[in-house]
Amino acid sequence: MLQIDQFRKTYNNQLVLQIDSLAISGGVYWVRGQNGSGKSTLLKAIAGILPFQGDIILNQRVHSKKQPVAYRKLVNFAEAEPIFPEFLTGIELIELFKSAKKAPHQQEAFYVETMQMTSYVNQPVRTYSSGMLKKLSLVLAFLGQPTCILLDEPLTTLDADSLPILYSWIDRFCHQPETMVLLSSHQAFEGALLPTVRELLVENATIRYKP
Ligand SMILES: Nc1ncnc2c1ncn2[C@@H]1O[C@H](COP(=O)(O)OP(=O)(O)OP(=O)(O)O)[C@@H](O)[C@H]1O
Repeated sequence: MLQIDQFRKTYNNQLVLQIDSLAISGGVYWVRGQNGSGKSTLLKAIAGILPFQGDIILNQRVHSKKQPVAYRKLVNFAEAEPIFPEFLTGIELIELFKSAKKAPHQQEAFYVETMQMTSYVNQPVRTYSSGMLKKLSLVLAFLGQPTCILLDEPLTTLDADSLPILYSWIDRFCHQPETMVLLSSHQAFEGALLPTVRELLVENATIRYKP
């Protein structure tokens, strides 16, 4: 479960997002909203990489501010437009994330193989196209043992053949108890692939959610 309490985020004294109280259980959530509504702000705050007022609690006991290290182990975030150190290879980045996230041995093999990245994962990321970078960022988001995976615009630059693969990862991840994936996207998710997706609407500087 993810719980947000008395949340406020301002930029230059301008209120962007206010959430008095929101609790969501495991599952897949589509974070919807117009450009500039605050979707990335919400995901980055939940990811623990953006300061905010209020509290965010995972699994009813791990607080983002009081237990930042334990909290960050439970949350993985993939940026909308990922940027990585260009001199590192994909596999070096994967090893770095695995070590930081205490990932199980060989956990990445399933993701690299299913996303068909084997042929280039040993190349420096400076040689990657934007779609290849996106796939790498998605692999990184599934490493470790998170409770909550946050994907900011995961469909951008991803080719059509890769979408069902990503959906299958999400489905597989959400079959574990109490795990959740929050995805922001301008386009709708295909119902047959993600039949249980629920909507979090970011509008008028707050979130609307109807369970
Ligand atoms: N670092 C920042 N400094 C000042 N204002 C910011 C900053 N980041 C975001 N904003 C503002 O906060 C608001 C929400 O931005 P955010 O990026 O969260 O929206 P979004 O819904 O993700 O937008 P998009 O769909 O265009 O990606 C916008 O008005 C934006 O201009």
